[in-house]
Amino acid sequence: MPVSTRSHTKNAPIPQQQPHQCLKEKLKALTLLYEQQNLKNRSFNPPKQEDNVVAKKKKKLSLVDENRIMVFVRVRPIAKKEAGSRCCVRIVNHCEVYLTEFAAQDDYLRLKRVRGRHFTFDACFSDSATQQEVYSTSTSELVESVLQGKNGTVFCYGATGAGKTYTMLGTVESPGVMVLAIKDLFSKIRTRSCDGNHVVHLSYLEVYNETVRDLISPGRPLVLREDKQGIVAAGLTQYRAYSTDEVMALLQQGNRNRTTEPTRANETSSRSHAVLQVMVEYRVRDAAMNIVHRVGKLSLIDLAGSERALATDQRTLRSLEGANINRSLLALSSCINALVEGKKHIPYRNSKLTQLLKDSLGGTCNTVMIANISPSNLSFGETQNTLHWADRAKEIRKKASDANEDLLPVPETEIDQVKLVLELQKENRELRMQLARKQQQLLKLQAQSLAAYSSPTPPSGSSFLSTPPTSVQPNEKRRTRPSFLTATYLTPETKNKGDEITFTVRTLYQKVKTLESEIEKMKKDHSLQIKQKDNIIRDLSQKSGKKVAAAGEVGNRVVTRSSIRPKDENIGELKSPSHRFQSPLPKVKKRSFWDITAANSPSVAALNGRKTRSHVISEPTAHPSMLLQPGFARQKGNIWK
Ligand SMILES: Nc1ncnc2c1ncn2[C@@H]1O[C@H](COP(=O)(O)OP(=O)(O)OP(=O)(O)O)[C@@H](O)[C@H]1O
Repeated sequence: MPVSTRSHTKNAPIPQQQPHQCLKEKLKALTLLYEQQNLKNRSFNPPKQEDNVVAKKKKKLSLVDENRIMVFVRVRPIAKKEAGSRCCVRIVNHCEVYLTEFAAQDDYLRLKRVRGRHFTFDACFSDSATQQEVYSTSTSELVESVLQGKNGTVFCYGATGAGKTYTMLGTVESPGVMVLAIKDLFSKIRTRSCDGNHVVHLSYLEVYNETVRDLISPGRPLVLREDKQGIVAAGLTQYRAYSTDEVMALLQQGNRNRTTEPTRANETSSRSHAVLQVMVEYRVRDAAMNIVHRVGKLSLIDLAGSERALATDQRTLRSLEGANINRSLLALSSCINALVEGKKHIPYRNSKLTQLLKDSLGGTCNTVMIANISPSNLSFGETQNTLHWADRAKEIRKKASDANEDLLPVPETEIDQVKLVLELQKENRELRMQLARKQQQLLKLQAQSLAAYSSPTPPSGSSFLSTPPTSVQPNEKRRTRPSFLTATYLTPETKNKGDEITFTVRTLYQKVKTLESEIEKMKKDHSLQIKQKDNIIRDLSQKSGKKVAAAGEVGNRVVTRSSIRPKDENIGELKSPSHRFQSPLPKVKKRSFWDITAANSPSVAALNGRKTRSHVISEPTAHPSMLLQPGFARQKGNIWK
């Protein structure tokens, strides 16, 4: 590690840059040496064509190194409360970061002392890197491999407030890795939906104070178990998801249930580790009709922040949370150490977090670690710690990942079904073609008939239709048009059919005529009855005198039969077809329907004649629904008494 002391800096012309220059020169010399060696080796053993192909393939597979964890670093922008502090992190190039250790402000003797260390990762993101940039560099390939039946894990590691949740979840305006990965997954599934069936299941859990909880439907703590698929939380709800929006809604719901608390270091500090798991099942038939079944699992993990006790609150619950978070992260570091050192026993069981990460760290899973750091020298200790563990994690060698693929032979009965389906599909195709041909023929016929109908001299065979009755004219015209044309213009085979139709039309025409005469007769009867009634009314009004006489303007007013109906009980005999609409007696004040239905009720007086719908319903005399029908009370005859 380059260390520059005061004595050292005295002689140097540019004190702060010299150690780097020395390093650079050494690096250049080493690179030159390495290249010379490489050249020698190549000239000795010219590369085989096969090797070239493999190398090309590996290049195509790109960043994701199958045998180790991919490690990325992201620096967040300086926070408001860190304003005025010095920046101790510098992104040297796209995969190198330099951490500077400044001397303490009050250490006057070493004020100008500067120490630093270079760290190299798969990629480094500066504070201006976008969420999309982070996603496409670190995770998009993982999503692709999950669709091919492999397992993948992305987790963020870093101190509290370093930007883990921002990277994983993000905000509404700039969504993070979880959201972008799910969007990408569904869009990829949509483009591939034609070549197989994809089923997506989803679960979201948190590890809080060493207990595992379901975030989507919270309930009792869950127990972790190990089975063929790896570590599973027994009883964890698996949701079948059909669209990105649905997943987003579930994610939001889960985040609302997640334990977050304001601490001194971060206002919305995540006090738990959150694990979102997306299982993608894929089924397709190969050429031999076998079912190929692939299952890929993507785990997206937002870890709680590693922290010093002093950095957060000292309250009991907070300190207990902090202790548990630190414990699980310590367990994580011991696992990383054991894996790097190639030990046989890896202490996964030391915490729930490491149990959950067992597949991702030591299994056949493609794993991505994003180390989040703050640029401020106020968080130097945490940043150094994070970079140290990220650097260690880089060295973890893991087993090559295979696709979780099964070949399921198809049972005999299913083969029969498949054959049947294929036959039916063929038949269906043929029938469709036949239908299309028939439709074409029909169109031709229609065109011919239209042409014939518009011709100026219709043939004599259609004479009976030339003067159809006015009331049925449009319909008849429409109905008879094809028959008329069929009879005259179509081939001799269809002529018989045409005659049949002509006969039917004739009978229909006769029926219409009889119906019309009946209607005429009924109309006459009706008007006669009305005349009789009017006469009776006139007589009665003359007799009853004053009111009707006083209303000499009766002639000017609109007088309805109902408004001057006689008292006579015999009125019932004067039933007109509209007898149902008889009105109250002329002396009685004209009442509305509600008055009428209330007339019999004892409580009408109390209600001042006003009646509510509920009141009507409570009437015991008749069924409420009937009471609500206008005319019912009148049929009962109550108001006439
Ligand atoms: N790359 C970034 N760009 C802009 N703002 C960021 C970025 N990273 C983090 N922040 C902001 O910094 C603050 C702390 O970030 P965040 O909550 O993600 O930290 P954390 O590591 O998840 O903390 P904890 O472990 O306590 O939950 C938030 O207000 C967040 O919006």
